[in-house]
Amino acid sequence: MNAVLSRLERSVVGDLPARQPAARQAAAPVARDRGLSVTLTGVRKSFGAHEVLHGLDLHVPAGQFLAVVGRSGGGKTTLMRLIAGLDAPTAGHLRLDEREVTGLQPDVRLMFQDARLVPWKRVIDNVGIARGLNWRTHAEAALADVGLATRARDWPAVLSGGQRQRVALARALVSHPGVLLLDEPFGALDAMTRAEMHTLLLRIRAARGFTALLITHDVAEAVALADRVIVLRQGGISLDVDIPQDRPRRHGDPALAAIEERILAAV
Ligand SMILES: Nc1ncnc2c1ncn2[C@@H]1O[C@H](COP(=O)(O)OP(=O)(O)OP(=O)(O)O)[C@@H](O)[C@H]1O
Repeated sequence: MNAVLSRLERSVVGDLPARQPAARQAAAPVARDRGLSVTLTGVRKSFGAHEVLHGLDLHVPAGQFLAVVGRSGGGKTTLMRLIAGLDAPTAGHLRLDEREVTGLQPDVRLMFQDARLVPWKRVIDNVGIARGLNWRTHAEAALADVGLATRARDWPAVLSGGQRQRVALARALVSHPGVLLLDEPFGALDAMTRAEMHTLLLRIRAARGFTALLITHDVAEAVALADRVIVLRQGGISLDVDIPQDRPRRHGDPALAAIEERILAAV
């Protein structure tokens, strides 16, 4: 199956954990994933003469929820692509735990603003698109996690935008990734659906324990969800701020509003 998937598709859908040897499958936790740390040391990325990232140093501890904000063109997606191994840095080092990132990373999954579902595959087949032994069990569990257990046999066309994003989230989670990269995943949703997706993501992350990196233009979203926010500006990190408040966070909390102000000043 993987032979007919493009490189990008494989980075999105990956291999199911069932492709591991049987002994590792039996030992692998079903509900909780092992978050991986992400470490960048002096990472530079150029496209021709245009240097987009000017030597980034960043350590994201295992299990942390990091939000990345910044102006359009600031290099946020470029950073995600490097972490996923879709692109290589021009200089510097990128590690997942102690392992150098060279090429596509099976432990890293991506979710985008558009769900990128295959229209001629039913929901369950979109979630388990990479197949592998036992794929259906993993896909059904991921669908249950996102609240769509009863929609497994539906076609993508009959789903709402929010439901499609839930399927995309299930597809990203089905292989139990150590790192989930979220590139503006809620940007096209209405406010209510967006709020529901926030709650869902926080609940699933608390249960599973993966490391999450969220790109967003919405500073309020970053502050509502993340443990920490960085601002990417002109190829460097202009602000790196922890958000220690408990969740759920109250909109209008003065401490959060003050952090939002600092972020907006640094963008
Ligand atoms: N494959 C590429 N070839 C040439 N230039 C590129 C390539 N990918 C990105 N760039 C350039 O790198 C810069 C950063 O792009 P990137 O997509 O990382 O920004 P971003 O912060 O994610 O922007 P946005 O918020 O609009 O999505 C831009 O100037 C973009 O044109």
